[in-house]
Parts: sequence; C-alpha cells; structure tokens
Amino acid sequence: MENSKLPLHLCHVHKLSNFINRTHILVHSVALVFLFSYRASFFFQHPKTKAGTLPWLLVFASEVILAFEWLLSQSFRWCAVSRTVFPERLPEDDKLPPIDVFICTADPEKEQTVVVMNTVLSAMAMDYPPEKLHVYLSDDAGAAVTLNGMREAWRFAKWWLPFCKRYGIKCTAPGAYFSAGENDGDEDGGFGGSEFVQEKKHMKEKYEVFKKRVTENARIGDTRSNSRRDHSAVVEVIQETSSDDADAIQANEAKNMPLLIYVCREKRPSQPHNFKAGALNVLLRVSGVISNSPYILGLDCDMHCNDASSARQAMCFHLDPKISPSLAFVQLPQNFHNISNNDIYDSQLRSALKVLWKGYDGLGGPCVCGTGYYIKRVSLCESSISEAGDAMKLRQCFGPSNEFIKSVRQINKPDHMLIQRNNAQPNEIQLLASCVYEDGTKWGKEVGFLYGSVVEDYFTGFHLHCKGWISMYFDPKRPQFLGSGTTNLDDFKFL
Ligand SMILES: O=c1ccn([C@@H]2O[C@H](COP(=O)(O)OP(=O)(O)O[C@H]3O[C@H](CO)[C@@H](O)[C@H](O)[C@H]3O)[C@@H](O)[C@H]2O)c(=O)[nH]1
Ligand SMILES: [Mn+2]
Repeated sequence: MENSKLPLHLCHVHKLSNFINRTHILVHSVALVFLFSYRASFFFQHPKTKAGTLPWLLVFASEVILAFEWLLSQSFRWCAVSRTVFPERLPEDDKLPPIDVFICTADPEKEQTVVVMNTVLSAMAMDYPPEKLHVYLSDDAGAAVTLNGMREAWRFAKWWLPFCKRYGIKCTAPGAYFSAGENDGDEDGGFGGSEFVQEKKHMKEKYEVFKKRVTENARIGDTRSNSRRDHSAVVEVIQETSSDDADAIQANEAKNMPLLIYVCREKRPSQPHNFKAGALNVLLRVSGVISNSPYILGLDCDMHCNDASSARQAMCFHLDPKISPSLAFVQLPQNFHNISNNDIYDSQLRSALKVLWKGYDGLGGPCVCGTGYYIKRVSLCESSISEAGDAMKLRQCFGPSNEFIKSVRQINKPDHMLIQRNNAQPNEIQLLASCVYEDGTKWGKEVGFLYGSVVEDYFTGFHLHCKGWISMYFDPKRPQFLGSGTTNLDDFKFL
C-alpha cells in the first residue's frame, strides 16, 4: 500500500554540468558577436585599404554556417538529466502489462544463427511473468536454418529459463553468460554452492549440444537460401515437438514459458520490402492478432539482454500515471561487448550516448535508436480516426484485415492491459504477412514504423515527437542490452 505512494522513478538534473555548459554557451556566443562585428566592419572600410572581397565573403559565409550548426547542437547541452528507477515499487506481477518482444534478423550468413538465438533466449529468460511475454523473431531471409534454430532454442529454453529463474541470473544470454569469468559471482546472482556449480556445468553441456545442433544445421545448408527475396509467408508458433524423455520431463516447465513465434513475411521482387521498417510493421500486425500486448521491446538480432530486470525497470516509466498518457517509449543506450581498448572511431558512441542523449532527455526525450526501446503499441497504431470511425476509413488506414482492426480498437480501450493471447486464424495471419497487404494503406506513412529512410528508427522517433508524444532516455549502471559494435573503419563508414 505504502509503495503506491512512492515514485517509481526519479529525475536528476545535472546542475553543475548544465551551469558550466550554459556559461560556455554564453562566452562562445559573445565571442561570435565580436567575430561577426569584425567581419561586418569590413564593408565599412575605405576601398583602398580593403583586402579581396570574395575571400572575405567566403570566410564570413563559412563562419556563419559553422556558428549556426554550433547553435543548433547547444540544445543538447542545455538541460542534461539522468534517471533512477525503483522496480521494487511496481505493482504485483498480475498487474504488470504484457510485452511483445520484436527481434529482427535478415541474413543467416552475416548474422550467425547461434548469436540470433542467444538474443531470443535472453529475451525469453527475462525476469517478467512468462505468460505476459511473447517473443517474435522476424526472419527476412526466410531461412530454414533460422526456423530450425528457433525450434532448438525452444528445447534449450526449457532448461535455460528455469536455471536463470532459480539462480537469479542477470545476463540471460547463455553464450555471454558462459564466456564470462568463472568466478564472476555477480553474474551468478550471488550463488556459489556445489549444487549450483553442478547445475551450471550441466547447463553448459546442454548449451554446447544446442550450439552444435544449430551450427550443424547451418552447415548442412539452406535449400531455400536462393529465395531470400522471393518467398511466401511462414508464421509458426514454436511448440513441443520433441519425443526426447529428458525433454518430456522438462515439458512441464514449458507451461511457464513465454510464447515464441517465428515470422517470415512474404517477399516478392516486384514489391518493395522496405527493409527493417517493413519487417517491424509485419510484426506489429501479426502480433496484433496473436498477443496484442500494449508494450513492445524492439531488439536487433545481435543485441542480447544483459540485465534480466530490464522490462521491470522500463515499466517504472510506463506505469507512472503522471507521464504514462503522453509517454511513447523508453530508450536505453546501445552498449557493446566487443569494443577494443584502442577505440579510435568511438565505436561505443560515447559522445552521443553519454553526453548528448542525456541533454536530449531533458528536452522532451530522445528519438528511437533502433534497438533497446520499450514502445507503447498505441503510439505506433494510433490514427486520427476515432474508435467509432467508420469501418471503411479504418480499412483505408490499417488495411483489409478485420481481425487487425479489432486489435487496434482493443488497444485504445482502458482495460487493454489485461487482454490475453488470442487464437488467430492461420489465413488471417498469412494475409497480414503478405507483401501486398499495405498497398493503398497508411502503413509506413502514418501508421507503424516509417518508410523512406534507411534510419527508420530516428525518422519514426521524430514523427512521434511531432505528434506530441514524449520519450525517456534511461542509462543505468549495468548495461541492459549488449550488442556487437563496429570495430574497423570499413564497418564504421557504413554505419
Ligand atoms: O531488410 C532488413 C534489414 C535489416 N534488418 C535487421 O535490422 C537490424 C539492424 O540492421 P543492421 O544491418 O545491423 O544495421 P546497423 O547499422 O547495425 O543498425 C543500426 O541502425 C539501424 C538504422 O538506423 C537501426 O535500425 C539499428 O537498430 C541500429 O543498430 C538487424 O537485426 C537486421 O537483421 C531486417 O530485419 N531487415
Ligand atoms: Mn547492427
């Protein structure tokens, strides 16, 4: 009872650094005024003493451009803030809202299936009520190796999830967990007894078997790999398939597992696929008719959960009644596990994520940065058409699926938090994942993730802010997600 009166999160204004930054802005601005008046005085000089006009004008113009650019970037330094959360003050588990996790993969050759499955497993093993967690993997390549990997991941999850839960494992990606230092007590949730050591060893063996099976599948080859740009939709809810005795014993645990869904959208060479934004919009629709959770966690396939309590921490913002109605998303920084000691290209994006984005947060919040964000479904699926709007207009906006339109109406209702999984019709799902579904609709323009830019994340974030939504940036001490960053100039150039 008492908890409900205490705040779920606090915002700290960086007073000293804001003071220093503002003083610097003032001094710099005064210097600019002197510089510009010096340049302007040139035009009042006697023609005989004047230097060449053209070079003078060019220098002046470049200074004006640079000063303008500098001025725009000062907004980041005006009001830096940071945040603390209190997940222990959240309501009981049965009152927490469901979450859909969206993971995207596009190329099984560049994005190793074992790495992708580590991301999937790490999301499934988060410390959140399993019946409220639904993990969707979008496979743009439609690769058999990825679908097989999902089935293997499901089998391994039956062992991995109870292990993580029992011992409070923080890094829920098995690969990263087992490669961390043997004596890293923090990673082991403080356990160290012989029973734990024994079980950890057993789990490691299971993980090695899982890895072997996934990589063997990859080596056997994917017969469908030639049809990466030309394939039909496949949506599969991963379920019990094994007849293995040991697995069957664990099957009981499966009742307490999140839903795991493989989604491969239809792709045809004649239809634009709109890259990652296109994949995310298919996930939005397919998940809409299956779980329709009010919140979505977006992850790149190489970005695993490094803190099992991540979803609970994000909910400290989303469940705050004061900000919740206008809060579209909580963005966490992109942290990387493979940064070299000589990070000469700033691959860890330190200037952006440790300095600028905190300033961004003080001014209404950052934009979406592609991965590691908890976004409210309604912010992506809202339309100007009210719930009572006529069916024809809703179809023009969201496409022809009545089931999906029904799901959009549901998320606008106040009791949406309690909605449970639906039994969607397979042909409705095929329709939603088809490549022509969006023709003539507002998908990618007004609804969902926006098309027309390679940085769909920034574009979508800006668009949400333009519509009046706010966002939060949360940079906790322990990185909540870890991915692989660029480590050489070639990769960096194409960022
Ligand atoms: O057609 C596509 C292309 C990419 N992806 C997935 O999108 C993610 C990001 O793509 P990647 O090629 O790794 O791009 P990066 O430049 O590393 O990504 C950064 O920049 C992107 C665009 O701003 C953001 O979407 C990412 O989250 C951000 O990490 C990966 O999981 C891909 O599998 C798809 O699903 N379909
Ligand atoms: Mn990437």
